[in-house]
Amino acid sequence: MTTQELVDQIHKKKSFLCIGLDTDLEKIPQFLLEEEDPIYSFNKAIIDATHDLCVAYKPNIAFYEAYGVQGWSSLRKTIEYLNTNYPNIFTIADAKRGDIGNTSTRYAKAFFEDLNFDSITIAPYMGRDSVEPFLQFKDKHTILLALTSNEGAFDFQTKKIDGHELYKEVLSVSTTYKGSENLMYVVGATKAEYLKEIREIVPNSFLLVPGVGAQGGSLKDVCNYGMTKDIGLLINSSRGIIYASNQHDYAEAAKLKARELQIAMEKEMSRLN
Ligand SMILES: O=c1ccn([C@@H]2O[C@H](COP(=O)(O)O)[C@@H](O)[C@H]2O)c(=O)[nH]1
Repeated sequence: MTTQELVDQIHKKKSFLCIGLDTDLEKIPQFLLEEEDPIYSFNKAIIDATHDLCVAYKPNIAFYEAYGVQGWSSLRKTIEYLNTNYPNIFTIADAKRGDIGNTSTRYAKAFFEDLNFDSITIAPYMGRDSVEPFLQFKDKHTILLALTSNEGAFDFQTKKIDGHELYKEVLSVSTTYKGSENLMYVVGATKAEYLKEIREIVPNSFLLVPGVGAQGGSLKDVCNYGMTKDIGLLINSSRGIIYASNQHDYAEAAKLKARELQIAMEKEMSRLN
């Protein structure tokens, strides 16, 4: 998917919501465990109930890897279901990969070609040659961790080197990478006040913003500081939506939570006009 197609979907749906598919067998309704593939059944029901309220889904790969071959099979079925039935939805493999160049190329092939995700999250720590292999894929997007939502972000990301915070170096240096037009960045909703300065470095880049909902980040603050004329934000909520109920109404409950966020987003978008 191109960035323009993503922007068009945001305007059409009046939503920049990304729903995180962090599907955990201990948290899904227990009656689903009787199904042949409970993870896929759960994902499919959540997707069918919420697809018109969001523009992206983000399976966190850890939740699938944790179940070995069966988990990978559930992940493959989920991405194939999305690509077949909802091809206008932007898909994010939240895999946080990145390695020496030839290894990064294999990761890129796994997620962009084999699984056919639109994007993948990448850790920037290994630098240019670990990121550039991902950037060579046409209409695929690489989402670099810049300033993460967790408390540990303060261990390294906000520390200064040569007078600049490390996360700012990640942002500015990565704009010089070959294929940098395919970059997006992760910025945690819990760090909304940093977005003003982040926008001075990457004024137009899309930001994936996790941390609204279960982690307590504010949608309003993120929009105030981070929204661009093309919106430029994908705000993620995982647990706050998909685990709204663990009873038979789980998909309907997820839809109601997604709708609450979509309405708030529509309101924020109307302020741009
Ligand atoms: O800085 C980051 C980067 C990634 N995540 C991931 O996003 C979701 C958030 O889930 P919630 O249930 O809405 O808290 C999850 O997959 C994280 O691994 C993040 O939270 N922060």
